[in-house]
Amino acid sequence: MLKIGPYEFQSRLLLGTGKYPNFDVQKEAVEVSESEILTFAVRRMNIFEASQPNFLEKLDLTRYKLLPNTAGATTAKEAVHIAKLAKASGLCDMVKVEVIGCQKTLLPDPFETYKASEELLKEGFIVLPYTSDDVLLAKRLQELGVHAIMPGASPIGSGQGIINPLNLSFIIEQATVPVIVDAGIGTPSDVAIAMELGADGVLLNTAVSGAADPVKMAEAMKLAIQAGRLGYEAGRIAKKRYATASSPTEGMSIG
Ligand SMILES: CC(=O)[C@@H](O)[C@H](O)COP(=O)(O)O
Repeated sequence: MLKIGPYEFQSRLLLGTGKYPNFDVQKEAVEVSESEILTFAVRRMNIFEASQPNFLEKLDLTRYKLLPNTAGATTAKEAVHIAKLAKASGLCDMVKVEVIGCQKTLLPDPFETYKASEELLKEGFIVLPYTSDDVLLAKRLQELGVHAIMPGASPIGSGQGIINPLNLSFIIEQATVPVIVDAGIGTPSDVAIAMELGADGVLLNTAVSGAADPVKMAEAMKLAIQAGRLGYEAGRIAKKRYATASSPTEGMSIG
């Protein structure tokens, strides 16, 4: 079970809702994934205008916990403003803090992310900051009181998978709050690796929405989460430099 702040979830897969070929595919992929937490960019929603088109309109939003994100913000001030808009419109009290520091790499600005998280915690939000895979930043943020850490596997939308498994494992090892690996996932095996490392969950979007068959990929991601988690819980064998026979012949008379 994944626990974030006061909320509990069976699924450890968090899904983004953008960039699907159409809303029917989006709906089917979301359903097949069995995700319980959906994230979306607040700036893309017509949150105060019910008459305007809404890119979540095909989804039965009562079935999901919504995780508005502050995509588009480049300063803490903007992120806080976006989060407050989302809360005021009744969307949710959880927020994914996303403050981009570089438009080319879309890497998050650590200073502004920290400031925004601090402010939003004071405002009573359930705060999930999206960060790079910086081990010390993750530690500082959890000391600040955030409810989960969301280190990136690699740049958003790059599909490069986990670039620095060592840093991720350090973040996981020291974690006192859930670690959700976020961004850059390309394949189910990337998801399985994150989960085998001990991540509490994975958030992804492009790998599913941009797949040739998003619905099939959503299912593959769901299974990868389950397989990776099971593998983690089962405990992997130690790596050895040299071979050890799988079928020992010691004590047996062969001949
Ligand atoms: C939807 C969302 O929150 C993205 O900003 C997120 O980081 C996912 O990234 P990918 O599209 O690389 O999975």
